[in-house]
Amino acid sequence: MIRAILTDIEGTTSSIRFVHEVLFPYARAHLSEFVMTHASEPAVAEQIAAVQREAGLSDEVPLSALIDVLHEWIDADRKVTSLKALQGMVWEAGYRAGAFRGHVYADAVAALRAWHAAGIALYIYSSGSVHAQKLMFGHSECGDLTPLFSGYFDTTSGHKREAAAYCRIAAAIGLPAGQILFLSDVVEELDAARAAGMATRLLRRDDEPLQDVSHRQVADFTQIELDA
Ligand SMILES: CSCCC(=O)C(=O)COP(=O)(O)O
Ligand SMILES: [Mg+2]
Repeated sequence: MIRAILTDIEGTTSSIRFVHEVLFPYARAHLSEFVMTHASEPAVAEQIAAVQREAGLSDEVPLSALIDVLHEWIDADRKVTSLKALQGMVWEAGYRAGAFRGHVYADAVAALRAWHAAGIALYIYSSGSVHAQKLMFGHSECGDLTPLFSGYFDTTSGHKREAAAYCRIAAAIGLPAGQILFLSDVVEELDAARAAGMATRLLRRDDEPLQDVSHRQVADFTQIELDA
């Protein structure tokens, strides 16, 4: 019996285009000024130090070189925890200024509301930082959706393609993995969740063809049946 749903964001609750054509370009355009302006603040300094470690940069290297690295990581869609944390801080200003609102598919909003009303606990697991996740659902095109969620997980719980991350998340949720359904558009993520014991559904949005995989496949959230 499914008692909790854990969902990916990009390509699952929300469009890949929104992430790649709105969020990532905004972060790329504003990251340099943000880092230069806030580098001495503890939360930013902590992430700068993490970038230096991850990139193997000496702390003598100027911030401009570190920003070049961050731009390379954005362009390569690297899911590095420190980059994701900094992106979230930059997006906060964008959401607050009304530069954009979080995209969530209408079918996802309706299903999430129905599951929440039915007592199913809802959780997010994304490479985007927990802060970025809360911003996206808090400033969504459908208003503040954060009351629907019982918790959020990011790469500080582990990489999305590693089974250990899903074991940690199940322990944090406090349910056996078999009672948790994980939703994603990425087969490797579903493989990892299944290896940890979770139930899975593969989202194939935008008329993506059926894939030759053993995960059950749905075109959107209306096709997700929890009892079947
Ligand atoms: C919190 S919205 C930003 C999503 C993001 O930064 C990202 O890299 C998407 O990763 P996902 O794990 O949701 O595919
Ligand atoms: Mg995804």
